[in-house]
Amino acid sequence: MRLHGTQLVNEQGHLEIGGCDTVELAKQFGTPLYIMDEAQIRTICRQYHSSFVEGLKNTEVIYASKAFSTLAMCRIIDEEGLGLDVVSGGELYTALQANFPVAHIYFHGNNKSREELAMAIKAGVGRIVVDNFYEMNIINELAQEMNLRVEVLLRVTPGIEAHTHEYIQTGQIDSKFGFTLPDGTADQAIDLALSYSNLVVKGIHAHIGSQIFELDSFRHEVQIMIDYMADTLKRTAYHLEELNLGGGFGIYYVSGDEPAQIADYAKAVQDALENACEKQNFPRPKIIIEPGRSIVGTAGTTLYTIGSIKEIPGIRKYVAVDGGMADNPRPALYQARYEAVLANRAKEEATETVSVTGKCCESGDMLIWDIDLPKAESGDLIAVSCTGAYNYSMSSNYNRLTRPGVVLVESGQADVIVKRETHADLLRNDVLPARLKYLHMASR
Ligand SMILES: Cc1ncc(COP(=O)(O)O)c(C=O)c1O
Ligand SMILES: N[C@@H](CCCC[NH3+])C(=O)O
Repeated sequence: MRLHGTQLVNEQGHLEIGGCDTVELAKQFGTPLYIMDEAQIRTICRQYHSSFVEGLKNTEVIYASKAFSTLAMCRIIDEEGLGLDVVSGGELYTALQANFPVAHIYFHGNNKSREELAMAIKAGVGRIVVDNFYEMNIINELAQEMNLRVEVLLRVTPGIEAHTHEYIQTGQIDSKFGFTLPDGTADQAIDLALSYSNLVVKGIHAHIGSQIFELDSFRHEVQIMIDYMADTLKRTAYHLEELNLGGGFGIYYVSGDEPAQIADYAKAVQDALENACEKQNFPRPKIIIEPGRSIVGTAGTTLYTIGSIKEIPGIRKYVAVDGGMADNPRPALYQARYEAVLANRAKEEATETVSVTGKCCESGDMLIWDIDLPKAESGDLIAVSCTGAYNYSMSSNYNRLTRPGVVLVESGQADVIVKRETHADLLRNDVLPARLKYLHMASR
């Protein structure tokens, strides 16, 4: 397994993260456990800040909190001087409860409810990214009722097929998101938004997909978007000042993944921007980018305990852990791949090929197919790396599994930032109607 951030193998042969021995973390907090490496999150935030915010000027980096949203994470992002992208009332509520500066919150989503929009407008979020005509009307109505002018970006679908898994492509024409650009729908959206006196159209947004390695996809996006901004100026005489390019920058998960450097990503955006603006004689807009995965992905490790082991001679050895698709649905959803190490025997050589499975009642509940490990025993700890993004945030209670806790590790200190769920938590919202209470008990 490649080590990331502050991960190292200590003298006892244990995996250590943020100066904390994972064997001790397992004893103290139990497994499964999400471990977040604070220094690694801050390092990446600072790379984004120096490459984009300081490097490019008039540029804002907003963290896409769908990747991992908790109060502590919102505080770290604020401390690092980045903005925040939220996509639901829940993510917005988390940000507000964390006292995140509201002017730096962007509100996204393809089906925001009236209640969510009202909450965002009342809170005074920096921008609402309008996805469709339905919500554009609602925003205008709410803004009229509140006697406000709301600053918005319009999300467009530029018609770019980014090189990534088809389930996480979002820029192609056949997408549920945004106003289609090539067929003229985006023009209609701009015209309508400009006719609404309670909306202020600041610019446009696109997000072409996630886990993208090829910088050309972003260059292409910049060129299409600037062409469109210039065309809009000619067509309507209205100047769109802001261009939000979305997120999507890919990270390392397994050998063969070769993400670019963040500095090269910034340079690609800048070069493409200069070319496109010069060609169109269009002034450089404010640039916003929205990385999610690349900020938290490599900072997360999930620690599990191995339980049952099943060998089918000549076919496969299944090593089962105390979590699975409920805490990490990505392998089942996207055939996502991960690396892992035996956290309590991390110095030992691999001697066999096994498949790591979860404890859910699904054959598809696989975390890793065919990984080389030292001969694993029940009770060993296994650490799966690069689980910081879209793991905790996509976890479920399937099979009534309790969600793992999350600890934030830094310089030898481990702080719980999300408590492990208990069985009582599972019943927190269950209600037993009176007519079902203890019925038939006597007769059984
Ligand atoms: C609108 C928008 N912005 C930003 C992101 C963050 O993407 P990523 O985590 O790939 O950087 C997403 C999710 O893919 C998104 O849908
Ligand atoms: N959730 C996805 C990425 C989609 C992000 C949201 N647009 C993943 O785990 O890879």
